[in-house]
Amino acid sequence: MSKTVIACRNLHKSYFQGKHEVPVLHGVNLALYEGELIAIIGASGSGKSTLLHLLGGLDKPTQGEVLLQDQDLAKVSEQQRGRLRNQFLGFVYQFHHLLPEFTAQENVAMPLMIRRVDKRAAMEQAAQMLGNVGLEHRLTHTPSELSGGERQRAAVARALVTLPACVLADEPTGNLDRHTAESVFDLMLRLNRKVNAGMIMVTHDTHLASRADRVLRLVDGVLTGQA
Ligand SMILES: Nc1ncnc2c1ncn2[C@@H]1O[C@H](COP(=O)(O)OP(=O)(O)OP(=O)(O)O)[C@@H](O)[C@H]1O
Repeated sequence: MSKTVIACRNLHKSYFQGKHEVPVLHGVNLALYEGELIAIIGASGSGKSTLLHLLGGLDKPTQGEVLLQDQDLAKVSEQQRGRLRNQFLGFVYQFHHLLPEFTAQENVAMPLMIRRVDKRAAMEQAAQMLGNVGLEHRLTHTPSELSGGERQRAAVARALVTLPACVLADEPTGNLDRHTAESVFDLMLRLNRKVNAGMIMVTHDTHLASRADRVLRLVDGVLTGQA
């Protein structure tokens, strides 16, 4: 039986605008298994990003729990939550969020250095991971010297360099043309298989979603089985 890397139970989230409650999630249940790729689709505003933020411990649910490697994120300190995030999670966003003043290699090495891997080893592992995403010839380029697709591949390398148990990706291909989106998706799929990371990917692209192990649709604040 595969191990669950991240799960949520009866997850509710409302935003408050003044006294006015805006409910977004109404009891979401989900379990992601090691090495599994789940695609989450749903209409704009249905709460997909909200769900990813809660799963990543970046925001708190109104009710319900998120378990990361069996630890309830609500029951640990802020510091511990940060450590769990750093240890087990990788994030990829629609916009790459690479730091502009650093090279691709330095950007990818950063999550390792935050984990106190020494600089030389971190830079070596970063170069290797950039090789895995086909950017071995772009190590010393800064983000502005990379194409959109290359930047997104560097962002994927940065998310995976720590060999996280789970990658949370919010429209990782949303900003790319069809061909580049397809190749970034292929790459994520390949790395997902290679490092056995579980992945949850929010996407508007139903064609790409159909290549995931499971496709879930967020409708009226709950996840439904099939698209
Ligand atoms: N910080 C916030 N305060 C108040 N309302 C918010 C906040 N963040 C999101 N919302 C609202 O919650 C709902 C869900 O937003 P969310 O970004 O999770 O949707 P989404 O499915 O990811 O949308 P999209 O596909 O357009 O990115 C929206 O109606 C949005 O306006």
